[in-house]
Amino acid sequence: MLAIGCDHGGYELKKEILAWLDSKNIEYRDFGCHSTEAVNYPVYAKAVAEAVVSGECEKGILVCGTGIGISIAANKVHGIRAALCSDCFSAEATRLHNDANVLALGGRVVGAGLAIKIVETFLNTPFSEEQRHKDRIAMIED
Ligand SMILES: O=C[C@H](O)[C@H](O)[C@H](O)COP(=O)(O)O
Repeated sequence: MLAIGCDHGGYELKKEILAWLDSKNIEYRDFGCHSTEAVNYPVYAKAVAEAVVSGECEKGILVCGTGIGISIAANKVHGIRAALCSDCFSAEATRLHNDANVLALGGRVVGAGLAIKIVETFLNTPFSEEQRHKDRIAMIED
């Protein structure tokens, strides 16, 4: 189960991602928002981050205008490793190296075609399990 959330700046891109998730029969819980009416991204970052750290959801996807604010907010929740990605190389690397559990995207930055490739890469890339990366993640947690 994926957790997904956005603010008004990410709403249109989130809709495209939800349609793609539906087409792939990937289960998700949508934590809002549900329109382009202006809202505050920390609310949605917190909801998605808490769903991930509680174990209710395995991973999260967050979208705001740039992906920056919503990733900053999500990373305040202990246990969250949110990665803002605008390319597939970073999406793959952050799974392999950082075991990122939340992907952040900028709805005003990347188009839907690229964003969906980034989501696909993020979801399909396992953590490398290499000890040096485990050690560094443990340092983050400390
Ligand atoms: O980092 C923050 C996000 O990009 C927000 O989506 C953005 O700040 C919203 O801007 P505005 O309120 O001008 O639509």
